[in-house]
Amino acid sequence: MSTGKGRERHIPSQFNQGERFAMKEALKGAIQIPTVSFSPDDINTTALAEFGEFIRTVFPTIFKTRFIQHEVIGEYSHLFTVQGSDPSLQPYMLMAHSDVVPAPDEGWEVPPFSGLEHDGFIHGRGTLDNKNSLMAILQALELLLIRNYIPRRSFFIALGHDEEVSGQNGAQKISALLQARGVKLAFIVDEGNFILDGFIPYLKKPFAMIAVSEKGGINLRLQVNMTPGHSSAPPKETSIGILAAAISRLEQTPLPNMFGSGPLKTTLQELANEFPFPANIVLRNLWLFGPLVSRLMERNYITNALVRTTMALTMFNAGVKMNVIPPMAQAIINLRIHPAQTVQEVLELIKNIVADDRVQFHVLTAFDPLPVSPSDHQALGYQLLRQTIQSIFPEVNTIAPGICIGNTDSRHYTNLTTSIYRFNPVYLHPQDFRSIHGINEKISVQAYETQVKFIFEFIQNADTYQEPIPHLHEL
Ligand SMILES: CCCCCCCC/C=C\CCCCCCCC(=O)N[C@@H](CCCCN)C(=O)O
Ligand SMILES: [Zn+2]
Ligand SMILES: [Zn+2]
Repeated sequence: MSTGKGRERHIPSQFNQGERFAMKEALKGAIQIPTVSFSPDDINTTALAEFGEFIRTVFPTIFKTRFIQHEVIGEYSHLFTVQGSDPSLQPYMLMAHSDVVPAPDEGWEVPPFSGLEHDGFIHGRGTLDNKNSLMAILQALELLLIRNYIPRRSFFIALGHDEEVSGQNGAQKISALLQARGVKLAFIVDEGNFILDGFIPYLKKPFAMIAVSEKGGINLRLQVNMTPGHSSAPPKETSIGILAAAISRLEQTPLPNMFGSGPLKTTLQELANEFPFPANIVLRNLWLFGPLVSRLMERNYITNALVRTTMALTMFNAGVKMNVIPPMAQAIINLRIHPAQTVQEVLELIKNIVADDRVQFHVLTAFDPLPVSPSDHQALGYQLLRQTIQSIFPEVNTIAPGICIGNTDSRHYTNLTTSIYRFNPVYLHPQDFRSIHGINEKISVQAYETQVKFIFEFIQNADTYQEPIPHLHEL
């Protein structure tokens, strides 16, 4: 890939002491605002409104720059349109979200909304998912503007406020608005994957995984209704027992291993050289060793999520009194659909496993896996991420396409682009992964500074990137 042409003035990603202090304080301030989403109808609107004021205060240059338009969408989401000087270049979009999942104090080393700095880390809910990205995007732009940066390529910054509960009032509305304006995007970069370190046995070096697809999802309610009664003379089967048995069958019967279909095979092939003998040979010859690798991947709960549709029982409700047999039992199952399957196929499989007509199924929400975005040499967004990863993380040898096992707001933008990349320029270890939606979520001050640096460079790279010239035989 060539990047030289058009690079009038590269602004180095070097920040002075005062700027570095201010950027970490800004992230702490963002963490301290409890923008928690519980459900689509239960979001913390007071905190979200405060967050809107907060970004205005912390990033004044963005808000007063004449070539940047700021709009509030769906009351609490933010859309920035940064007008580039060269209208012939197709715009792109950077994304993040301001809401976070709940974080009860229990189990945390420091209160989750304290934003405390301790041992070089900023602690709190949202430090990895996803206020780090939101603040880093705005921080990088603010610092570029202070250095009199004028972009050539236009770009949008879309900051959703309800990603954790569907994105229906944030991302979906922004997407509809941009579509109505006739916008088409060259690519999108959202949260999702990371520079992964320590997830695969024998793989000693970290590698960057850019998610080119994400799993689909179903929230499914299972319900059993039976005649209620006195607990002193119970029937042979109760609503709770029938539902529990159905759930147990589901837990004992994993959905099929889909290894071999989807981007994972490419991920592993690209990683092959990073493994010692004989794993390198195994991964280079998946046509032969595929079944072995797929079985190994099932053994770990994280890599298992890459090879199949997963089911998680997340809610179970029945009964109101100790001596009353309840009329109804309900459970919610959260399914994440492998890119090689569809909602319909998965529902069929689930019904066949339960195999009990007394169990009713109610699909609460469902969507298919996301299409696979290009990762070839012509794929602008992918190549820009590659280029920026290589310059900011020179120690990372392998950059591979992969899938995102979580869902992101970017899924609401398939109407605007076919090139959606989910990547956070941050190192992630298995314990960090467990902290996302878990306890003790934190980011090191250095990792956050590097994230700002990454975006600072990425925005400039997007201006100067030269489309690869097709080889003669392709013309
Ligand atoms: C061979 C490679 C091994 C790779 C190991 C994979 C490690 C996984 C790394 C990171 C995954 C983190 C996912 C972060 C994105 C999470 C975003 C999120 O929380 N989204 C919510 C949306 C909820 C929408 C309402 N239904 C979610 O997915 O629940
Ligand atoms: Zn997130
Ligand atoms: Zn999340």
